[in-house]
Amino acid sequence: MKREIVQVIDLSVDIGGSAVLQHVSLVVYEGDFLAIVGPNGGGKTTLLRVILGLQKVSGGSVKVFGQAPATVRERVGYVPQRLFFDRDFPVTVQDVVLMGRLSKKRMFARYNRRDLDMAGEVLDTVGLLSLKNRSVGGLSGGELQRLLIGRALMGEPDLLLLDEPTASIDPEMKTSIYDLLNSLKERMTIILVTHDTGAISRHVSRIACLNCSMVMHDNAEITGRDLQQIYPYPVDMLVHDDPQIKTLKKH
Ligand SMILES: Nc1ncnc2c1ncn2[C@@H]1O[C@H](COP(=O)(O)OP(=O)(O)OP(=O)(O)O)[C@@H](O)[C@H]1O
Repeated sequence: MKREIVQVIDLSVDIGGSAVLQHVSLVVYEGDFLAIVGPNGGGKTTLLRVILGLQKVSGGSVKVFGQAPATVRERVGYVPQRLFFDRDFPVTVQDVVLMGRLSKKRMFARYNRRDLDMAGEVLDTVGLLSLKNRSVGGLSGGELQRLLIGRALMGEPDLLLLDEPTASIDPEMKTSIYDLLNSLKERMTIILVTHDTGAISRHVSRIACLNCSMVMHDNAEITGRDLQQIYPYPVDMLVHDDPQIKTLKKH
């Protein structure tokens, strides 16, 4: 039987007196590649923050690797939705990826040979090795996302959380990010928050629709009616070459 990596039971979260999540239950198993979709403000980022142990809960229970989330944060890699930084700040691609190693090091310890070797391997994995000395200010949106994934990989996570890694990037770059995640899913469990309803069912193993409460789709198939219930705008059904694969498009 597969190990439970994340177990959420009857979770509720209130923020500023508003119910952001209500009675959400979810189990993520070892090796899952789960997509969480849902409308803006539906609570997707909040759920990731709960799994990271950064968000106080109002009810229910959450375990990650069978423990309280905050105690296992070292085993969880996180790729945030946005990175705010000064594009003129002189920091290289390699510098940023090495920052992902800091949680594993003693305070003020310098990077050692192993860290540098690992940075090279990770940059190779995310396709940025040839740009390692480039200033991050010159990267495209897609390259920056790959760099953030690389930074998360430097912590050698067993669980990788990504918050909209394909937002605002072109379709070709989106495909390359999904290809990268597909290659990573052999090594770690992945939870991906996305609005990319047109692409996910080709790549993920399970889909969760979240709009304050949650509906699971264990076979990674969602129908027009499913999304109509959670998205406030009309959606079209797209059927890809494979008759088994159904995805949806926003008008
Ligand atoms: N720190 C906060 N203070 C006040 N309200 C918050 C805070 N964090 C989240 N919220 C509210 O909680 C709700 C859920 O936010 P969340 O960011 O989890 O949604 P989301 O599904 O990730 O949205 P999006 O797709 O737009 O990123 C929103 O209404 C948001 O305004």
